[in-house]
Amino acid sequence: MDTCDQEGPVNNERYLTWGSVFLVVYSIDSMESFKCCQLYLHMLSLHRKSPIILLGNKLDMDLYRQVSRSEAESVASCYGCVFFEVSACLDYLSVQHVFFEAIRRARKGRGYLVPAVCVSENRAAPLAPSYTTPCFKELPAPTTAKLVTVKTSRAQSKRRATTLTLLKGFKIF
Ligand SMILES: Nc1nc2c(ncn2[C@@H]2O[C@H](COP(=O)(O)OP(=O)(O)OP(=O)(O)O)[C@@H](O)[C@H]2O)c(=O)[nH]1
Repeated sequence: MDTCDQEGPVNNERYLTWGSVFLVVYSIDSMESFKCCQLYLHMLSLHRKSPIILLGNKLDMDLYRQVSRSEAESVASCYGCVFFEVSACLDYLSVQHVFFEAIRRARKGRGYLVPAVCVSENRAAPLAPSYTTPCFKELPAPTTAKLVTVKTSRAQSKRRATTLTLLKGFKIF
């Protein structure tokens, strides 16, 4: 569901029936978006017992902050949800942490074991169920991504032609 809906939280049944965890996101530089979030929090609290995460985005815009951390914390505690602030554009790891936390809470909230899915380069494979840590293979942050050197060579020519070796660097994210 989109907290930017002009009409607020309407016609959300389709989300409420299948959502296992809800991330309610506002911009810390927009009181309007925060107020709108509270409508969603209220609606979620009435309809579902699924975990809710209140998320203040655009932490990099702290200079233009309109929603204080303490105000958001107090709203979060009213609705019994966890609260984080992140910058989606500057801090990849904090966003990743929020998603991992969402998965952890969704899996705990179900009250029964859900097989974890391992995302790897090869293929998804079921793992032993675990309550605590989601078994997602963590993607490297762009800054720590491996630099893979791919060697393109025409050196195999049987004609013993002049060897041409091209070296290309690729960043794998
Ligand atoms: N400064 C800053 N800008 C951000 C950040 N995250 C998103 N934006 C910007 O905010 C604007 C809205 O981002 P969207 O991803 O479209 O957010 P949305 O909630 O889907 O917005 P709608 O499409 O209007 O529903 C874009 O211009 C983004 O570049 C952030 O962490 N910091």
